[in-house]
Amino acid sequence: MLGKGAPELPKLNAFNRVSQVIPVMSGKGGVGKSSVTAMLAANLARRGQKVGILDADITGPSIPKLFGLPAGGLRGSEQGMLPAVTGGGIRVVSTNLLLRDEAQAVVWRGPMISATIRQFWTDTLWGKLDTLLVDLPPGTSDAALGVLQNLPVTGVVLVTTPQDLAALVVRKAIQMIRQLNIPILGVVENMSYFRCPETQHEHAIFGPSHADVLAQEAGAPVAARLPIDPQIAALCDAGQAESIELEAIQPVVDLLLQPA
Ligand SMILES: Nc1ncnc2c1ncn2[C@@H]1O[C@H](COP(=O)(O)OP(=O)(O)OP(=O)(O)O)[C@@H](O)[C@H]1O
Repeated sequence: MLGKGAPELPKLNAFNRVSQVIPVMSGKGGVGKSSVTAMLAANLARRGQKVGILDADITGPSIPKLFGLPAGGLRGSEQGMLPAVTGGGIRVVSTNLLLRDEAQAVVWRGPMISATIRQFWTDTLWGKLDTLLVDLPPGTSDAALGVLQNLPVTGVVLVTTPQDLAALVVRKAIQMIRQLNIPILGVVENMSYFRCPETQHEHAIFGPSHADVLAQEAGAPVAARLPIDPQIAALCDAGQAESIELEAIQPVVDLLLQPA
C-alpha cells in the first residue's frame, strides 16, 4: 500500500515563506470542498492573514470560477510563476488560469497531474503566506497522495455531507491520511441541514449526520456543520465567493488561526 518513511520533499522556491499548508479533502466529489476552501480562504484573509490557494484539482479545477478569476491569469517572471490575485488579496494557482479558455479540457494521465501539482508548489512565487490551502480533487487518487506526500502538510481539513455514500468514501480518505501519519485538524459537515427562513426549523435534507462517527474515526473534532444555503450556491456561481458571510464556518477559521 503506501510507502513508509519520509520521502524528501521538493524544495520550495527560495523567495517563498509558507507557514502552514492545509489540504482540504473529501474523498467524495461534489460535497462542497472547493466552496469550503474558498470560504475559508476569504475568512482568513478578512482576519488579516496572507492566504494562497493551490488548486490541486488539475482536471476539474473550480477555484478560479468561485473568485471570478479569468482564464489565462497566470504570469511568469524570472523567479517563477506569479499567482493570480483575488479582490481580497488571495493568491491563486490553478490549471484553469493557465488555459486560454476555461472550458478547455485537461486530459492528462496521473504522472503529468502529479508533476503539475509539484510545480505549482515549487515554481510559484507564493511570497510570504500564513496559510496555503490546497483544494484536492475528490478521491484517494495519485493527485491527493502526491500532495500529502510531497508538500509539508500541517494538517488536513476533511469535508463530508450527511449522505451514507459520502461517509463511506470519506472513511477511505481518513484511512489514507492516517497511514501517512498526517494530522486531521477537523471534520466539516457541509449541507448538513436547511433552515427554513419562515419557521427557523432545521430540516435534514440529506438524512442524519455521520459527522460524529467520522470525527471519532479521524481522531479530530467536528469543526463545523454548515447549512444548505442557496445564497452560497448563487454567490459561488457568480464568482463572488469572497462575499459569502457564513457564521457557521468561523470555528474552522479559528482552528486554522491557532498556532500549530
Ligand atoms: N452549503 C452549501 N449550500 C448550498 N450550495 C452549496 C453549499 N456548498 C456547496 N454548494 C454548491 O454545491 C456545488 C458543489 O460544490 P463544490 O464545487 O464546492 O464541490 P466539490 O466537492 O469541490 O466538487 P468536486 O468534487 O467537483 O471538486 C456548487 O454548485 C456549490 O455552489
